[in-house]
Amino acid sequence: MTDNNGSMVAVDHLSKTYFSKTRTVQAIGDLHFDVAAGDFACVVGPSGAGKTTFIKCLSGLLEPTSGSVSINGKKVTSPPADMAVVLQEYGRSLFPWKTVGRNVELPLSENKTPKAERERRVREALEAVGLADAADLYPWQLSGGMQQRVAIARAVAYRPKVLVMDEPFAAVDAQTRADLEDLVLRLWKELSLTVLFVTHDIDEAVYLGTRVIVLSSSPTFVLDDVRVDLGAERSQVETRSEKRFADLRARVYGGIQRAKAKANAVTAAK
Ligand SMILES: Nc1ncnc2c1ncn2[C@@H]1O[C@H](COP(=O)(O)OP(=O)(O)OP(=O)(O)O)[C@@H](O)[C@H]1O
Repeated sequence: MTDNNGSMVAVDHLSKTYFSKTRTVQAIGDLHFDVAAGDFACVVGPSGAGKTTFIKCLSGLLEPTSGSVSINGKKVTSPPADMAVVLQEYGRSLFPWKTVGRNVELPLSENKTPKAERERRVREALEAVGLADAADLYPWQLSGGMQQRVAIARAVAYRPKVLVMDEPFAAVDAQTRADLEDLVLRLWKELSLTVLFVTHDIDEAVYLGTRVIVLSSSPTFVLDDVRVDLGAERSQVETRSEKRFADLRARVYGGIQRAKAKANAVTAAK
């Protein structure tokens, strides 16, 4: 049993059932885990495992059927002030008619941060993601990887305690993805963030995480919770060729295969 006291993210027996006139879908069965401050927790699971439903409950966009999520001790009932979310679809998350600088500034304008402070944070965030010279460009003038870096800059300029990322690199090429992974690792350390990172990619989860939470298929529960003991310094070449990396990868892969097999057995029995 997980002790939810004192953790940065506490998921307390969360369940979510979708009701409609024609059918009832129990997407999340019983999710219970916590994430300590400073952890980099990756969440993986088979397709349809309820990852998006979980992110929506976590970010206050969807009300749980029972149970709760708390961020920094405060129960989530609306989008939490301590959290920033980066989604896969950077194209849709940036406003094309606003410059890069104005896009990054937006959440700060909304929470009424004073102008001088806003400008300083926008400049620092763009520098941190290597886009110091792009403030006056428009998102459509940038590559996909650069647009995703703008979305990351916007999240970190907001100074969240918890950074939630939902499949953030699924739409970029492999080389850009590796660069963005290392960028997020650097920001996580420099800004002492707590990160919750949802991904389909098992290698990415093991490479980035201090921990990998493997979800079952719906109705979702935690199937495995793997501590990633690879050390704080990760390298795309060296870490990924370590024997321990391969062992951890195999364990996570095995968990997902078990989840899929169970889901197929349930479908076949219907
Ligand atoms: N609005 C909704 N109404 C009814 N059922 C829904 C709704 N949203 C999701 N579901 C169902 O809940 C289950 C979990 O869906 P969800 O999108 O959360 O999974 P996921 O893990 O994000 O999937 P994927 O990895 O394929 O993106 C699925 O069976 C899905 O059909």
